[in-house]
Amino acid sequence: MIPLLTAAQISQVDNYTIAHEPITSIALMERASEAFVVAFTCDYPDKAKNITVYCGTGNNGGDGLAIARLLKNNFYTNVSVKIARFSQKSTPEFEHNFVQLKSVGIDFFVINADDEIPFDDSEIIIDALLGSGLNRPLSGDYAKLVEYLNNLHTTVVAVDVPTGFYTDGQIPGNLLVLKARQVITFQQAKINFLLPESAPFMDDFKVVDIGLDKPFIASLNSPYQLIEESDVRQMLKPRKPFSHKGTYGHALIIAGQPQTMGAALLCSSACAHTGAGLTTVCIPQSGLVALNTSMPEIMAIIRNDLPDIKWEKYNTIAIGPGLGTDASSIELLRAVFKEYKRPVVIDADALNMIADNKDLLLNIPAGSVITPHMKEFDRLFGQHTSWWQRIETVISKAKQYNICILLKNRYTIIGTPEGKIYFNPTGNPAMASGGMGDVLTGVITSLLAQGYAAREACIIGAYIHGKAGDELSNQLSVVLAGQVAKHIPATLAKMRA
Ligand SMILES: NC(=O)C1=CN([C@@H]2O[C@H](COP(=O)(O)OP(=O)(O)OC[C@H]3O[C@@H](n4cnc5c(N)ncnc54)[C@H](O)[C@@H]3O)[C@@H](O)[C@H]2O)[C@@H](O)CC1
Ligand SMILES: [K+]
Repeated sequence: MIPLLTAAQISQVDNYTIAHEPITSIALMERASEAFVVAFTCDYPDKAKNITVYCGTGNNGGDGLAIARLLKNNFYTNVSVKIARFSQKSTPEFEHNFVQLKSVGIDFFVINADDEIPFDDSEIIIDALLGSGLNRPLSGDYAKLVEYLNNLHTTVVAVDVPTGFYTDGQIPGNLLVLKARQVITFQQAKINFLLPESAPFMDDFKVVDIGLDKPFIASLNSPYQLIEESDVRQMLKPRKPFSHKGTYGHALIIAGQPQTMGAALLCSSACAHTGAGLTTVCIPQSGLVALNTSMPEIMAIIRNDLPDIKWEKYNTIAIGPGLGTDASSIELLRAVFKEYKRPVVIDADALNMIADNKDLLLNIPAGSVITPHMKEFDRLFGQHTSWWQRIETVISKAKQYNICILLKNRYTIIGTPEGKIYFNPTGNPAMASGGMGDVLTGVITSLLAQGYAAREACIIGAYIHGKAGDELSNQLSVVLAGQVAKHIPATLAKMRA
Protein backbone atom coordinates (compact mmCIF):
# COMPACT_ATOMS: atom_id res chain seq x y z
CA MET A 1 0.00 0.00 0.00
CA ILE A 2 1.15 3.52 -0.66
CA PRO A 3 0.16 5.78 2.22
CA LEU A 4 -1.37 9.00 0.88
CA LEU A 5 -0.56 12.05 2.94
CA THR A 6 -2.07 15.51 3.21
CA ALA A 7 -0.05 18.57 2.15
CA ALA A 8 0.69 19.36 5.80
CA GLN A 9 1.99 15.83 6.36
CA ILE A 10 4.10 15.93 3.19
CA SER A 11 5.77 19.08 4.41
CA GLN A 12 6.40 17.28 7.73
CA VAL A 13 8.02 14.39 5.82
CA ASP A 14 10.13 16.85 3.77
CA ASN A 15 11.45 18.35 7.00
CA TYR A 16 12.03 14.95 8.60
CA THR A 17 13.93 13.72 5.53
CA ILE A 18 16.05 16.89 5.46
CA ALA A 19 16.93 16.43 9.14
CA HIS A 20 17.45 12.67 9.21
CA GLU A 21 18.73 11.49 5.84
CA PRO A 22 20.38 13.99 6.20
CA ILE A 23 20.11 16.13 3.09
CA THR A 24 19.96 19.89 2.64
CA SER A 25 16.67 21.29 1.47
CA ILE A 26 18.47 22.59 -1.62
CA ALA A 27 19.77 19.09 -2.43
CA LEU A 28 16.27 17.69 -1.91
CA MET A 29 14.90 20.28 -4.31
CA GLU A 30 17.61 19.34 -6.81
CA ARG A 31 16.65 15.66 -6.45
CA ALA A 32 12.98 16.49 -7.00
CA SER A 33 13.79 18.62 -10.02
CA GLU A 34 16.00 15.90 -11.51
CA ALA A 35 13.16 13.38 -11.06
CA PHE A 36 10.79 15.79 -12.80
CA VAL A 37 13.20 16.27 -15.70
CA VAL A 38 13.67 12.51 -16.18
CA ALA A 39 9.90 12.05 -16.45
CA PHE A 40 9.51 15.14 -18.62
CA THR A 41 12.20 14.16 -21.14
CA CYS A 42 10.53 10.78 -21.50
CA ASP A 43 7.16 12.29 -22.46
CA TYR A 44 8.40 15.42 -24.26
CA PRO A 45 11.57 14.32 -26.06
CA ASP A 46 11.63 17.11 -28.69
CA LYS A 47 14.48 19.30 -27.43
CA ALA A 48 13.84 22.13 -29.89
CA LYS A 49 10.38 22.95 -28.47
CA ASN A 50 9.83 26.44 -27.17
CA ILE A 51 9.36 25.91 -23.43
CA THR A 52 8.51 28.53 -20.82
CA VAL A 53 8.81 27.73 -17.13
CA TYR A 54 6.54 29.94 -15.02
CA CYS A 55 7.87 30.21 -11.47
CA GLY A 56 6.44 31.56 -8.24
CA THR A 57 8.82 32.58 -5.49
CA GLY A 58 8.20 29.70 -3.06
CA ASN A 59 9.67 26.23 -3.26
CA ASN A 60 7.48 25.23 -6.20
CA GLY A 61 9.04 28.17 -8.03
CA GLY A 62 12.46 27.02 -6.77
CA ASP A 63 11.79 23.67 -8.42
CA GLY A 64 10.87 25.48 -11.62
CA LEU A 65 14.16 27.38 -11.71
CA ALA A 66 16.13 24.17 -11.11
CA ILE A 67 14.10 22.38 -13.78
CA ALA A 68 14.84 25.11 -16.36
CA ARG A 69 18.56 24.79 -15.61
CA LEU A 70 18.47 20.97 -15.79
CA LEU A 71 16.55 21.04 -19.06
CA LYS A 72 19.22 23.29 -20.52
CA ASN A 73 21.87 20.83 -19.26
CA ASN A 74 19.89 18.12 -21.06
CA PHE A 75 20.24 20.05 -24.34
CA TYR A 76 16.75 21.56 -24.45
CA THR A 77 17.75 24.59 -26.50
CA ASN A 78 14.70 26.80 -26.26
CA VAL A 79 13.91 27.17 -22.54
CA SER A 80 13.07 30.46 -20.88
CA VAL A 81 11.71 31.45 -17.48
CA LYS A 82 9.03 33.86 -16.32
CA ILE A 83 9.07 34.70 -12.64
CA ALA A 84 5.86 35.88 -10.99
CA ARG A 85 7.18 38.16 -8.26
CA PHE A 86 3.82 39.13 -6.93
CA SER A 87 4.98 39.43 -3.33
CA GLN A 88 8.23 40.34 -1.65
CA LYS A 89 8.31 36.92 0.04
CA SER A 90 10.56 34.21 -1.35
CA THR A 91 12.21 31.10 0.05
CA PRO A 92 15.98 30.66 0.40
CA GLU A 93 15.75 27.66 -1.93
CA PHE A 94 14.12 29.87 -4.59
CA GLU A 95 16.82 32.54 -4.19
CA HIS A 96 19.58 29.93 -4.37
CA ASN A 97 18.20 28.54 -7.62
CA PHE A 98 17.70 32.04 -8.99
CA VAL A 99 21.45 32.65 -8.62
CA GLN A 100 22.14 29.29 -10.29
CA LEU A 101 19.78 30.13 -13.15
CA LYS A 102 21.53 33.41 -13.83
CA SER A 103 24.91 31.66 -13.81
CA VAL A 104 23.90 29.34 -16.69
CA GLY A 105 22.55 32.16 -18.80
CA ILE A 106 18.90 31.20 -19.30
CA ASP A 107 16.63 34.05 -20.44
CA PHE A 108 14.30 35.14 -17.69
CA PHE A 109 11.69 37.81 -17.29
CA VAL A 110 10.21 39.08 -14.02
CA ILE A 111 6.49 39.89 -13.83
CA ASN A 112 5.82 42.18 -10.89
CA ALA A 113 2.50 42.84 -9.16
CA ASP A 114 0.11 44.87 -11.32
CA ASP A 115 2.30 44.42 -14.45
CA GLU A 116 0.75 43.69 -17.84
CA ILE A 117 1.04 40.00 -18.55
CA PRO A 118 3.73 39.46 -21.17
CA PHE A 119 2.81 37.79 -24.45
CA ASP A 120 3.39 34.06 -24.53
CA ASP A 121 3.80 31.96 -27.67
CA SER A 122 5.53 28.96 -26.14
CA GLU A 123 4.69 25.40 -27.19
CA ILE A 124 4.98 23.94 -23.71
CA ILE A 125 4.41 25.69 -20.39
CA ILE A 126 5.89 24.24 -17.23
CA ASP A 127 3.80 25.38 -14.28
CA ALA A 128 5.92 26.03 -11.19
CA LEU A 129 3.93 28.98 -9.88
CA LEU A 130 2.38 27.46 -6.75
CA GLY A 131 2.43 23.90 -5.45
CA SER A 132 1.37 22.24 -2.27
CA GLY A 133 1.82 25.50 -0.33
CA LEU A 134 -1.51 26.83 -1.69
CA ASN A 135 -3.62 28.06 1.20
CA ARG A 136 -6.36 30.10 -0.49
CA PRO A 137 -8.00 30.33 -3.90
CA LEU A 138 -6.13 32.33 -6.53
CA SER A 139 -6.96 36.00 -6.76
CA GLY A 140 -5.44 39.26 -8.01
CA ASP A 141 -2.26 38.92 -10.07
CA TYR A 142 -2.15 35.13 -9.83
CA ALA A 143 -5.74 34.84 -11.03
CA LYS A 144 -5.05 37.24 -13.92
CA LEU A 145 -1.96 35.30 -14.99
CA VAL A 146 -3.64 31.89 -14.73
CA GLU A 147 -6.68 33.07 -16.69
CA TYR A 148 -4.38 34.36 -19.42
CA LEU A 149 -2.43 31.10 -19.56
CA ASN A 150 -5.59 28.97 -19.58
CA ASN A 151 -6.87 30.94 -22.56
CA LEU A 152 -3.75 30.06 -24.56
CA HIS A 153 -4.65 26.34 -24.55
CA THR A 154 -0.96 25.51 -24.66
CA THR A 155 0.24 22.14 -23.34
CA VAL A 156 0.87 22.69 -19.62
CA VAL A 157 2.97 20.34 -17.51
CA ALA A 158 2.56 21.10 -13.81
CA VAL A 159 5.30 20.66 -11.24
CA ASP A 160 3.92 18.65 -8.30
CA VAL A 161 0.46 20.29 -8.25
CA PRO A 162 -1.40 22.45 -10.81
CA THR A 163 -1.33 26.03 -9.57
CA GLY A 164 -4.50 26.76 -7.62
CA PHE A 165 -5.47 23.12 -6.97
CA TYR A 166 -6.12 21.85 -3.44
CA THR A 167 -4.28 18.59 -2.78
CA ASP A 168 -6.60 17.42 -0.02
CA GLY A 169 -9.74 18.50 1.82
CA GLN A 170 -12.85 19.92 0.29
CA ILE A 171 -12.30 21.57 -3.10
CA PRO A 172 -14.12 24.92 -3.25
CA GLY A 173 -16.62 25.38 -6.11
CA ASN A 174 -15.65 27.47 -9.18
CA LEU A 175 -12.00 27.01 -8.42
CA LEU A 176 -9.53 28.73 -10.74
CA VAL A 177 -6.66 26.39 -11.55
CA LEU A 178 -3.98 26.43 -14.22
CA LYS A 179 -5.17 23.46 -16.27
CA ALA A 180 -2.51 20.85 -16.84
CA ARG A 181 -2.17 18.36 -19.64
CA GLN A 182 0.01 16.42 -17.25
CA VAL A 183 1.11 16.73 -13.63
CA ILE A 184 4.46 15.30 -12.63
CA THR A 185 4.01 14.98 -8.90
CA PHE A 186 6.50 14.24 -6.16
CA GLN A 187 6.58 11.07 -4.07
CA GLN A 188 2.87 10.18 -4.05
CA ALA A 189 -0.41 10.90 -5.77
CA LYS A 190 -2.12 13.77 -3.98
CA ILE A 191 -5.42 12.59 -2.50
CA ASN A 192 -7.60 14.97 -4.49
CA PHE A 193 -6.01 13.78 -7.77
CA LEU A 194 -8.00 10.57 -7.17
CA LEU A 195 -11.37 12.32 -6.95
CA PRO A 196 -13.54 13.31 -9.93
CA GLU A 197 -13.22 17.01 -9.03
CA SER A 198 -9.66 16.91 -10.38
CA ALA A 199 -10.88 16.00 -13.89
CA PRO A 200 -11.36 19.56 -15.20
CA PHE A 201 -7.85 20.51 -14.10
CA MET A 202 -5.61 17.66 -15.23
CA ASP A 203 -5.72 15.03 -17.93
CA ASP A 204 -3.15 12.79 -16.35
CA PHE A 205 -0.61 12.58 -13.56
CA LYS A 206 2.65 10.76 -13.06
CA VAL A 207 4.33 10.13 -9.71
CA VAL A 208 8.12 10.44 -9.38
CA ASP A 209 10.00 9.18 -6.34
CA ILE A 210 12.07 11.84 -4.58
CA GLY A 211 13.33 9.58 -1.81
CA LEU A 212 11.38 10.94 1.15
CA ASP A 213 11.75 8.87 4.33
CA LYS A 214 9.48 5.83 3.90
CA PRO A 215 9.55 4.53 7.52
CA PHE A 216 8.57 8.01 8.70
CA ILE A 217 5.78 8.15 6.10
CA ALA A 218 4.50 4.78 7.36
CA SER A 219 4.72 5.95 10.98
CA LEU A 220 2.19 8.69 10.25
CA ASN A 221 -0.38 5.91 9.86
CA SER A 222 -2.41 7.69 7.21
CA PRO A 223 -5.99 6.47 6.88
CA TYR A 224 -5.69 6.93 3.08
CA GLN A 225 -3.94 4.16 1.18
CA LEU A 226 -3.42 3.46 -2.51
CA ILE A 227 -3.61 -0.24 -3.40
CA GLU A 228 -0.60 -1.72 -5.18
CA GLU A 229 -0.44 -4.94 -7.17
CA SER A 230 1.94 -6.45 -4.61
CA ASP A 231 -0.76 -6.09 -1.91
CA VAL A 232 -3.21 -8.09 -3.97
CA ARG A 233 -0.64 -10.75 -4.84
CA GLN A 234 0.08 -11.17 -1.13
CA MET A 235 -3.58 -11.44 -0.20
CA LEU A 236 -4.49 -13.96 -2.90
CA LYS A 237 -4.48 -17.53 -1.59
CA PRO A 238 -3.23 -20.33 -3.85
CA ARG A 239 -5.61 -23.04 -5.08
CA LYS A 240 -4.17 -26.05 -3.38
CA PRO A 241 -3.67 -29.66 -4.55
CA PHE A 242 -6.38 -32.01 -3.29
CA SER A 243 -8.81 -29.11 -3.01
CA HIS A 244 -12.29 -29.58 -4.43
CA LYS A 245 -15.38 -27.50 -5.12
CA GLY A 246 -16.29 -27.58 -1.43
CA THR A 247 -12.98 -25.88 -0.60
CA TYR A 248 -13.97 -22.73 -2.47
CA GLY A 249 -17.38 -22.08 -1.05
CA HIS A 250 -20.94 -21.85 -2.29
CA ALA A 251 -22.32 -18.44 -3.22
CA LEU A 252 -25.98 -17.56 -3.64
CA ILE A 253 -26.87 -14.61 -5.84
CA ILE A 254 -30.37 -13.19 -5.57
CA ALA A 255 -30.85 -11.05 -8.64
CA GLY A 256 -32.71 -10.40 -11.90
CA GLN A 257 -36.20 -9.66 -13.11
CA PRO A 258 -37.55 -10.76 -16.51
CA GLN A 259 -36.32 -7.47 -18.04
CA THR A 260 -33.05 -7.32 -16.10
CA MET A 261 -31.96 -10.95 -16.25
CA GLY A 262 -28.63 -9.86 -17.71
CA ALA A 263 -27.64 -8.43 -14.32
CA ALA A 264 -28.19 -11.83 -12.68
CA LEU A 265 -26.35 -13.69 -15.42
CA LEU A 266 -23.38 -11.32 -15.42
CA CYS A 267 -23.11 -11.32 -11.64
CA SER A 268 -23.23 -15.11 -11.36
CA SER A 269 -20.86 -15.58 -14.30
CA ALA A 270 -18.33 -13.29 -12.58
CA CYS A 271 -18.80 -15.21 -9.34
CA ALA A 272 -18.05 -18.54 -11.02
CA HIS A 273 -15.14 -17.13 -13.04
CA THR A 274 -13.56 -15.70 -9.87
CA GLY A 275 -13.38 -19.20 -8.48
CA ALA A 276 -16.30 -19.90 -6.15
CA GLY A 277 -16.66 -23.68 -5.82
CA LEU A 278 -20.40 -23.46 -6.47
CA THR A 279 -22.63 -20.64 -7.61
CA THR A 280 -26.40 -20.68 -7.32
CA VAL A 281 -28.52 -17.90 -8.69
CA CYS A 282 -32.03 -17.14 -7.49
CA ILE A 283 -33.97 -15.84 -10.52
CA PRO A 284 -37.51 -15.78 -11.91
CA GLN A 285 -38.58 -18.79 -14.00
CA SER A 286 -38.26 -16.75 -17.20
CA GLY A 287 -34.48 -16.63 -16.87
CA LEU A 288 -33.91 -20.34 -16.62
CA VAL A 289 -33.41 -21.12 -20.30
CA ALA A 290 -30.98 -18.22 -20.70
CA LEU A 291 -29.06 -19.35 -17.63
CA ASN A 292 -28.83 -22.99 -18.67
CA THR A 293 -27.82 -22.02 -22.18
CA SER A 294 -25.19 -19.46 -21.25
CA MET A 295 -23.84 -20.80 -17.96
CA PRO A 296 -24.57 -24.50 -17.41
CA GLU A 297 -22.11 -24.48 -14.48
CA ILE A 298 -24.48 -22.36 -12.41
CA MET A 299 -27.40 -23.77 -10.43
CA ALA A 300 -30.74 -22.03 -10.10
CA ILE A 301 -33.42 -21.46 -7.51
CA ILE A 302 -36.61 -20.29 -9.12
CA ARG A 303 -37.89 -17.20 -7.41
CA ASN A 304 -41.62 -17.18 -6.98
CA ASP A 305 -42.92 -14.85 -4.33
CA LEU A 306 -40.75 -15.99 -1.46
CA PRO A 307 -38.44 -18.80 -2.52
CA ASP A 308 -37.56 -21.62 -0.21
CA ILE A 309 -33.88 -21.01 0.51
CA LYS A 310 -31.77 -23.31 2.69
CA TRP A 311 -29.75 -20.48 4.17
CA GLU A 312 -27.13 -22.59 5.91
CA LYS A 313 -25.94 -24.06 2.58
CA TYR A 314 -24.32 -20.83 1.46
CA ASN A 315 -21.01 -19.29 2.45
CA THR A 316 -22.24 -15.91 1.34
CA ILE A 317 -25.16 -14.26 -0.42
CA ALA A 318 -25.28 -11.36 -2.85
CA ILE A 319 -28.53 -9.51 -3.29
CA GLY A 320 -29.61 -6.72 -5.58
CA PRO A 321 -28.46 -6.69 -9.23
CA GLY A 322 -31.54 -6.19 -11.40
CA LEU A 323 -33.73 -7.38 -8.53
CA GLY A 324 -36.35 -4.61 -8.66
CA THR A 325 -37.78 -2.92 -5.62
CA ASP A 326 -41.31 -4.31 -5.45
CA ALA A 327 -42.93 -5.64 -2.28
CA SER A 328 -41.72 -9.20 -2.77
CA SER A 329 -38.13 -8.01 -3.26
CA ILE A 330 -38.28 -6.04 -0.02
CA GLU A 331 -39.69 -9.08 1.74
CA LEU A 332 -36.83 -11.16 0.37
CA LEU A 333 -34.24 -8.61 1.49
CA ARG A 334 -35.75 -8.58 4.97
CA ALA A 335 -35.68 -12.39 4.97
CA VAL A 336 -31.96 -12.41 4.07
CA PHE A 337 -31.19 -10.05 6.95
CA LYS A 338 -33.36 -12.06 9.35
CA GLU A 339 -32.23 -15.57 8.42
CA TYR A 340 -28.66 -15.12 7.34
CA LYS A 341 -26.13 -13.86 9.84
CA ARG A 342 -22.92 -14.11 7.79
CA PRO A 343 -21.47 -11.31 5.64
CA VAL A 344 -23.42 -10.57 2.48
CA VAL A 345 -22.91 -8.33 -0.55
CA ILE A 346 -25.53 -5.68 -1.14
CA ASP A 347 -25.77 -3.90 -4.47
CA ALA A 348 -28.05 -2.00 -6.84
CA ASP A 349 -31.79 -2.43 -6.10
CA ALA A 350 -31.06 -3.84 -2.64
CA LEU A 351 -29.33 -0.55 -1.88
CA ASN A 352 -32.26 1.40 -3.26
CA MET A 353 -34.65 -0.58 -1.05
CA ILE A 354 -32.48 0.17 1.99
CA ALA A 355 -32.47 3.85 0.99
CA ASP A 356 -36.29 3.77 1.07
CA ASN A 357 -36.39 1.76 4.31
CA LYS A 358 -33.49 3.17 6.34
CA ASP A 359 -34.30 0.93 9.33
CA LEU A 360 -32.79 -1.89 7.26
CA LEU A 361 -29.33 -0.33 7.58
CA LEU A 362 -29.21 -1.54 11.15
CA ASN A 363 -29.96 -5.12 10.04
CA ILE A 364 -27.06 -5.54 7.63
CA PRO A 365 -24.98 -8.45 8.95
CA ALA A 366 -21.65 -7.36 10.46
CA GLY A 367 -18.73 -7.70 8.06
CA SER A 368 -20.90 -7.26 4.96
CA VAL A 369 -20.05 -5.28 1.85
CA ILE A 370 -22.16 -2.63 0.16
CA THR A 371 -21.17 -1.55 -3.35
CA PRO A 372 -22.95 1.71 -4.24
CA HIS A 373 -22.16 4.04 -7.09
CA MET A 374 -22.35 7.74 -6.33
CA LYS A 375 -26.12 8.10 -6.80
CA GLU A 376 -26.93 5.01 -4.74
CA PHE A 377 -24.53 6.26 -2.07
CA ASP A 378 -26.26 9.65 -1.87
CA ARG A 379 -29.68 8.00 -1.77
CA LEU A 380 -28.50 5.92 1.16
CA PHE A 381 -26.65 8.53 3.17
CA GLY A 382 -27.96 11.88 1.93
CA GLN A 383 -26.89 14.35 -0.74
CA HIS A 384 -23.22 15.32 -0.75
CA THR A 385 -21.77 18.37 -2.43
CA SER A 386 -18.24 16.99 -2.79
CA TRP A 387 -16.31 13.74 -2.97
CA TRP A 388 -14.29 14.71 0.07
CA GLN A 389 -17.57 14.82 2.01
CA ARG A 390 -18.42 11.38 0.63
CA ILE A 391 -15.10 10.02 1.88
CA GLU A 392 -15.88 11.38 5.33
CA THR A 393 -19.28 9.69 5.20
CA VAL A 394 -17.71 6.41 4.04
CA ILE A 395 -15.42 6.50 7.09
CA SER A 396 -18.21 7.23 9.56
CA LYS A 397 -20.84 4.85 8.11
CA ALA A 398 -18.43 1.93 7.68
CA LYS A 399 -17.64 2.28 11.38
CA GLN A 400 -21.23 2.84 12.46
CA TYR A 401 -22.62 -0.23 10.65
CA ASN A 402 -19.49 -2.39 10.87
CA ILE A 403 -19.43 -2.95 7.11
CA CYS A 404 -17.12 -2.32 4.19
CA ILE A 405 -18.34 0.35 1.82
CA LEU A 406 -17.10 0.18 -1.75
CA LEU A 407 -17.96 3.46 -3.45
CA LYS A 408 -17.48 3.05 -7.20
CA ASN A 409 -15.42 5.67 -8.94
CA ARG A 410 -12.50 5.98 -11.38
CA TYR A 411 -10.40 5.29 -8.27
CA THR A 412 -12.88 3.17 -6.36
CA ILE A 413 -12.99 4.06 -2.67
CA ILE A 414 -13.12 1.25 -0.13
CA GLY A 415 -13.87 2.15 3.48
CA THR A 416 -13.51 -0.32 6.33
CA PRO A 417 -14.90 -0.34 9.88
CA GLU A 418 -11.34 0.38 11.13
CA GLY A 419 -11.53 3.82 9.54
CA LYS A 420 -9.21 3.11 6.60
CA ILE A 421 -9.81 4.28 3.04
CA TYR A 422 -8.28 2.30 0.18
CA PHE A 423 -8.18 3.72 -3.34
CA ASN A 424 -8.13 1.23 -6.19
CA PRO A 425 -5.96 2.31 -9.13
CA THR A 426 -7.08 -0.16 -11.81
CA GLY A 427 -9.84 0.31 -14.40
CA ASN A 428 -10.23 2.55 -17.42
CA PRO A 429 -12.84 4.44 -19.46
CA ALA A 430 -13.26 1.53 -21.92
CA MET A 431 -15.09 -0.20 -19.05
CA ALA A 432 -17.73 2.51 -18.70
CA SER A 433 -20.65 0.36 -19.83
CA GLY A 434 -23.71 -1.38 -18.40
CA GLY A 435 -23.38 -4.47 -16.23
CA MET A 436 -19.86 -3.67 -15.03
CA GLY A 437 -21.10 -3.18 -11.46
CA ASP A 438 -22.96 -6.51 -11.56
CA VAL A 439 -19.68 -8.18 -12.49
CA LEU A 440 -17.85 -6.47 -9.64
CA THR A 441 -20.51 -7.68 -7.21
CA GLY A 442 -20.08 -11.22 -8.53
CA VAL A 443 -16.30 -11.03 -8.08
CA ILE A 444 -16.56 -9.80 -4.49
CA THR A 445 -19.24 -12.37 -3.66
CA SER A 446 -17.02 -15.12 -5.00
CA LEU A 447 -14.11 -13.98 -2.85
CA LEU A 448 -16.30 -13.87 0.29
CA ALA A 449 -17.55 -17.38 -0.51
CA GLN A 450 -13.94 -18.53 -0.76
CA GLY A 451 -13.28 -17.33 2.78
CA TYR A 452 -11.72 -13.92 2.28
CA ALA A 453 -12.78 -11.31 4.83
CA ALA A 454 -14.77 -8.33 3.57
CA ARG A 455 -11.77 -5.98 3.49
CA GLU A 456 -9.68 -8.41 1.41
CA ALA A 457 -12.62 -9.30 -0.82
CA CYS A 458 -13.14 -5.60 -1.63
CA ILE A 459 -9.47 -4.84 -2.21
CA ILE A 460 -8.78 -7.93 -4.32
CA GLY A 461 -12.14 -7.68 -6.07
CA ALA A 462 -11.86 -4.04 -7.09
CA TYR A 463 -8.26 -4.53 -8.19
CA ILE A 464 -8.70 -7.64 -10.34
CA HIS A 465 -11.95 -6.39 -11.85
CA GLY A 466 -10.19 -3.21 -13.00
CA LYS A 467 -7.06 -5.05 -14.04
CA ALA A 468 -9.01 -7.50 -16.19
CA GLY A 469 -10.58 -4.47 -17.90
CA ASP A 470 -7.13 -2.86 -18.30
CA GLU A 471 -5.75 -5.99 -19.92
CA LEU A 472 -8.68 -6.18 -22.31
CA SER A 473 -8.48 -2.49 -23.17
CA ASN A 474 -4.97 -2.98 -24.53
CA GLN A 475 -6.69 -4.40 -27.59
CA LEU A 476 -10.28 -3.16 -27.31
CA SER A 477 -11.49 0.40 -27.16
CA VAL A 478 -14.74 -0.70 -25.50
CA VAL A 479 -14.84 -3.51 -22.98
CA LEU A 480 -18.15 -5.16 -22.10
CA ALA A 481 -19.05 -6.52 -18.68
CA GLY A 482 -19.35 -10.11 -19.89
CA GLN A 483 -15.86 -9.94 -21.37
CA VAL A 484 -14.48 -8.77 -18.02
CA ALA A 485 -16.17 -11.66 -16.21
CA LYS A 486 -14.67 -14.18 -18.62
CA HIS A 487 -11.23 -12.61 -18.45
CA ILE A 488 -10.97 -12.73 -14.63
CA PRO A 489 -9.42 -16.25 -14.57
CA ALA A 490 -6.59 -15.07 -16.88
CA THR A 491 -5.98 -12.04 -14.68
CA LEU A 492 -5.99 -14.20 -11.56
CA ALA A 493 -3.51 -16.61 -13.15
CA LYS A 494 -1.10 -13.72 -13.79
CA MET A 495 -1.57 -12.38 -10.27
CA ARG A 496 -0.84 -15.78 -8.76
CA ALA A 497 2.21 -16.43 -10.97
N1 LIG B 1 12.07 20.84 0.71
C1 LIG B 1 10.81 20.83 0.41
O1 LIG B 1 9.96 21.19 1.22
C2 LIG B 1 10.46 20.42 -0.96
C3 LIG B 1 9.43 21.13 -1.60
N2 LIG B 1 9.18 20.91 -2.88
C4 LIG B 1 8.33 21.84 -3.62
O2 LIG B 1 7.81 22.82 -2.77
C5 LIG B 1 6.44 23.01 -3.02
C6 LIG B 1 5.83 23.62 -1.81
O3 LIG B 1 6.53 24.83 -1.61
P1 LIG B 1 6.06 25.96 -0.63
O4 LIG B 1 5.61 25.37 0.63
O5 LIG B 1 7.15 26.96 -0.60
O6 LIG B 1 4.77 26.56 -1.30
P2 LIG B 1 4.41 26.99 -2.79
O7 LIG B 1 5.62 27.22 -3.60
O8 LIG B 1 3.38 26.07 -3.27
O9 LIG B 1 3.72 28.41 -2.50
C7 LIG B 1 4.51 29.48 -2.05
C8 LIG B 1 3.77 30.38 -1.11
O10 LIG B 1 2.70 31.03 -1.75
C9 LIG B 1 1.78 31.48 -0.79
N3 LIG B 1 0.42 31.23 -1.27
C10 LIG B 1 -0.40 30.21 -0.94
N4 LIG B 1 -1.58 30.32 -1.59
C11 LIG B 1 -1.49 31.45 -2.35
C12 LIG B 1 -2.36 32.09 -3.25
N5 LIG B 1 -3.58 31.62 -3.49
N6 LIG B 1 -1.95 33.22 -3.85
C13 LIG B 1 -0.73 33.71 -3.62
N7 LIG B 1 0.15 33.14 -2.78
C14 LIG B 1 -0.22 32.01 -2.16
C15 LIG B 1 2.07 30.77 0.50
O11 LIG B 1 2.67 31.71 1.36
C16 LIG B 1 3.07 29.70 0.06
O12 LIG B 1 3.98 29.35 1.05
C17 LIG B 1 5.96 21.67 -3.45
O13 LIG B 1 4.77 21.72 -4.19
C18 LIG B 1 7.13 21.18 -4.27
O14 LIG B 1 7.01 21.67 -5.58
C19 LIG B 1 10.05 20.04 -3.64
O15 LIG B 1 11.15 20.83 -4.03
C20 LIG B 1 10.53 18.88 -2.83
C21 LIG B 1 11.20 19.34 -1.59
K1 LIG C 1 2.64 24.08 -9.91
